[in-house]
Amino acid sequence: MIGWVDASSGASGDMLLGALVGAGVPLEVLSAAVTAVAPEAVGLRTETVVRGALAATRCHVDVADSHTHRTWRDVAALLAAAPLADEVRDSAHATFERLAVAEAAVHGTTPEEVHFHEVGALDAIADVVGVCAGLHHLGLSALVVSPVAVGSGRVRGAHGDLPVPPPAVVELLRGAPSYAGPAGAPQMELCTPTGAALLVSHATSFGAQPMMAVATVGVGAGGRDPEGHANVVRLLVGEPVGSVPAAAGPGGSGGAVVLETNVDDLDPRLWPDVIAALLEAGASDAWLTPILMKKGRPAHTLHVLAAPDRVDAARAAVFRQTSTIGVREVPVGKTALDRETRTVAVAGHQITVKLALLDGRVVNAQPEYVDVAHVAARTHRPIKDVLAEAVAATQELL
Ligand SMILES: O=C([S-])c1cc(C(=O)S)c[n+]([C@@H]2O[C@H](COP(=O)(O)O)[C@@H](O)[C@H]2O)c1
Ligand code: NI
Repeated sequence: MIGWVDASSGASGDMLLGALVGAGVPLEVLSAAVTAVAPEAVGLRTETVVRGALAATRCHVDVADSHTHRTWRDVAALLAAAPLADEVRDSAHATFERLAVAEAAVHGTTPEEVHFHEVGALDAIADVVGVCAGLHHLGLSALVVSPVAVGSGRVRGAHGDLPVPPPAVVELLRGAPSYAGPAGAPQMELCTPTGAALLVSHATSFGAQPMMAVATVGVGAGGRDPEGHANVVRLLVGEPVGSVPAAAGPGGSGGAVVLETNVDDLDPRLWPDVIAALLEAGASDAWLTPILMKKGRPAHTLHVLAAPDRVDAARAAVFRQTSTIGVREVPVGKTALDRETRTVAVAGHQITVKLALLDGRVVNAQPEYVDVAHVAARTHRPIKDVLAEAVAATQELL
């Protein structure tokens, strides 16, 4: 399945949450991920509202702490400690990393020193983690995002009075198509930094709706309801028809890139952390091959697989984390099976199951290990028993 985000009225975190629920993601999938991260109670609830002439889903994030400023390091620590599926943790981390890099660029500091203002508060963290969990649940093989409407005028926040688009949004949308918004749109902020970070973190390309057979539509409502303007973001989910545009986002063409370098003078104890740092920098995969170099010297070839829009970050991580002074890069074709996710119930608890499909037929079904371990802990049963039960329940999906 693929997705298309209609951002012709911008996007914010809670709007995207509403669109995901409207597109069929169970609210408990979002709530479970948010609860796993939040150090205190966070409630997600939805209601159907009308924006302009459109029925839409408004998602409320109810949390006591909505003004604590956190640093990027604080947020990274919350994500690292949370019992989350790796893909959800990684995409939430990458989203906040983009926010930290943008915020640092705008304010002339470093990502490590960045103090998140609104986006560091728990409700914003819930937005990011919930959206990442919802998109992971959909298991889309591609997400095309329309040109992003950013709005106009001024906005007041923790930074005081800011022009619209806010500086962080301008920074985050570098390389992505954006514009003030449709003719007649009210003077307001349409895309927030959290919305922009989530869009660019997950877009595989930007453009008009691709040829697709739409199966579900989610319409996420913004908090404001200006006269004569439907303040919504739409998420269309369906089967692709023909070819989906290659990744034309900030990172360029489709496919992937393999970066390689031979290293013979790095303390071997460092390699596990090098691999971890590359994955954290957004690489799709990283691995080592032992080799013998000139003079019979033992060494390793470091291989890094990266999507086009992650190559810069992966390359920088290779240079920062190893002793190499040169990296070769090979564009490669990459074929990935369509992915979908479902949930199965074991002992009354939801377990996400990742499905891989070839020509529309399920060829692989894998229960999410983090969920299995979570249910085993909650029910005081061996993980292997819960896993066996989840696999058995999955058979009914095939
Ligand atoms: O919280 C941060 S880092 C922040 C940075 C900026 C800059 O442009 S710099 C602007 N804002 C404003 O805060 C609110 C809420 O943003 P969310 O992303 O949390 O929805 C919004 O008006 C932003 O323009 C926040
Ligand atoms: Ni700022």
